[in-house]
Amino acid sequence: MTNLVTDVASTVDKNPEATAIAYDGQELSYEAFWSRTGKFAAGLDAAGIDPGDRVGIYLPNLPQYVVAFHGALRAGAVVVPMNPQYKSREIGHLLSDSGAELVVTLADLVPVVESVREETAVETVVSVGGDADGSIAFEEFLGESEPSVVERADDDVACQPYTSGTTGQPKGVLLTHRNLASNARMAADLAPDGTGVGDRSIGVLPLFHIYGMTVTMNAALFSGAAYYPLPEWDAQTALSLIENEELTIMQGVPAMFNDLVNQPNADEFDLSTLRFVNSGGSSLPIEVLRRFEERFGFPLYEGYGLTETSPVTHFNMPDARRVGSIGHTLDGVDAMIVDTDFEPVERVSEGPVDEGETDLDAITGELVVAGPNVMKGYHDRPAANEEVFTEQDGQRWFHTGDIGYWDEDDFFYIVDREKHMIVTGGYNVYPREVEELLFEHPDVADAAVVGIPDERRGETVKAFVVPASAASGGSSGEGTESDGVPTPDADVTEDEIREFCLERLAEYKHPREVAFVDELPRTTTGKVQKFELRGHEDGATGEESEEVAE
Ligand SMILES: Nc1ncnc2c1ncn2[C@@H]1O[C@H](COP(=O)(O)OP(=O)(O)OP(=O)(O)O)[C@@H](O)[C@H]1O
Repeated sequence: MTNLVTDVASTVDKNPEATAIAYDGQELSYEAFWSRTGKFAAGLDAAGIDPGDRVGIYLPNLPQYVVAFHGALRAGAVVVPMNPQYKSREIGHLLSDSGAELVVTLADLVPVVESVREETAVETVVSVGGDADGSIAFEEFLGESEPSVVERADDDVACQPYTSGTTGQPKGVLLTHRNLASNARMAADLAPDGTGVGDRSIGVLPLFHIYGMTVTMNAALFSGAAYYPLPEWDAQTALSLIENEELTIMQGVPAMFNDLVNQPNADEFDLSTLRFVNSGGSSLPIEVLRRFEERFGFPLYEGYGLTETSPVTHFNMPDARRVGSIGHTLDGVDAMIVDTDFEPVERVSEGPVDEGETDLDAITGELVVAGPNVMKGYHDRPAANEEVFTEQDGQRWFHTGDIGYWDEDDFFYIVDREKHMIVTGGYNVYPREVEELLFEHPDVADAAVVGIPDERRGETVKAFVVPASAASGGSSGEGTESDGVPTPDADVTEDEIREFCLERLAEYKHPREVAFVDELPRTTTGKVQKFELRGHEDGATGEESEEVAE
């Protein structure tokens, strides 16, 4: 049996006194955590939640999230994680699509649930952080008894996170007990000598997203480490927490590492206890990695995955890392780069290739993966399921929608998401290549590239740039260097950025348009909301757009 609940139960048996969750100066031992999950499961039972029923968790990263998540699994229910930034329209879709009968949320968010309740199957609302009309307070909801773990088959659904819907309505991803358990185990193995008792892991990644859920929370609880949730990302809070609590593990998204690099006082914190730091969720610009490692003096590893793969499929292991690559496939996972006929694309001898000098169409294809962490399918979406799976030689291959290549040393490289590709005047441009270059400019702190409509070329490449002077909160005129940290040039112009790219890229790839912005619109999981940037072009806002923000 491959089951996260029984795995965590055995960790509890082995380390009852170790800290499971630490938050706001309070610690919950494994024994106390487990007891609370039992009480939450008893509360579900009393509320009429049966195995297989959906339970929504609409909370920021808090200890109650962790208890509700594992308590629901213990009761055999299916967790539907929901972004606490979502408003009525988005929550209404998730609740009605999933059929959730119970929701755990912040007292402040109860009115959001109430506003859509009629169109959903929600019968019970449990509130955290105060009382709210129409809800039961979390502590009151907890039952007295501690039911044993409800048996579930490996292939039963355990969790139903939603995609962020960058290409339409968010889809529910059916992750089984096997999916959750196998990826928590794989993720726990990534750190040198594995994650274990004594490790302290910072929970800056949102728990409603699979990356924070599996790689931080579940990997920690699977292995006896302590999990330190933070309800929202703030670089200064994270730096203080790492120093004060002597944290050992950090998982983040590239935007967080970029943010840390741009903190003027980052060197004042002692981060020497961190032994394993890794990035995932979106591509890590090589320049951000370089700046991070130079500034902090320890390696930043990169992994890759999707919600549909629970998530990790590839990782640059500490003993086998190649910068610019997403690494090797994890043990037990299979991956290929295939062409449109599902034939494997020939590998390059050694990556990464110089994308400017290479005919990318000749070496790239779609990344497909198979293994115990690949989802059962999308909830109620037969057409989407048809599209994303290919059965071949007894394997069920999942199409990631990412364009990449592989090399003879088994390293994989992501060029970009297929749907982000810009077609300009008949040429294909992968935004990531242009973004990587923009990060090399000393006065660029953050950058994103999109295609905007153009009558003549179909699309034109446009760059949105956060100047370094804006990110560091000050300007200094001429770019200079002080204490090893470059001081940004506040007078950098759009023309200079355009010229910089034109000198280094084929003419058709360079951004014909450059716009300076104070910050990029990002999802809570750090992805740039490219539809928002494209929306700026025709005056539409993200809300008016067809697409739903994460
Ligand atoms: N290391 C990485 N390098 C490049 N891209 C990455 C990396 N890690 C994740 N990604 C990107 O993130 C995608 C998975 O993101 P996720 O599962 O969070 O979906 P989403 O973007 O939130 O939602 P949707 O599928 O609706 O767009 C991958 O397909 C890939 O494009």
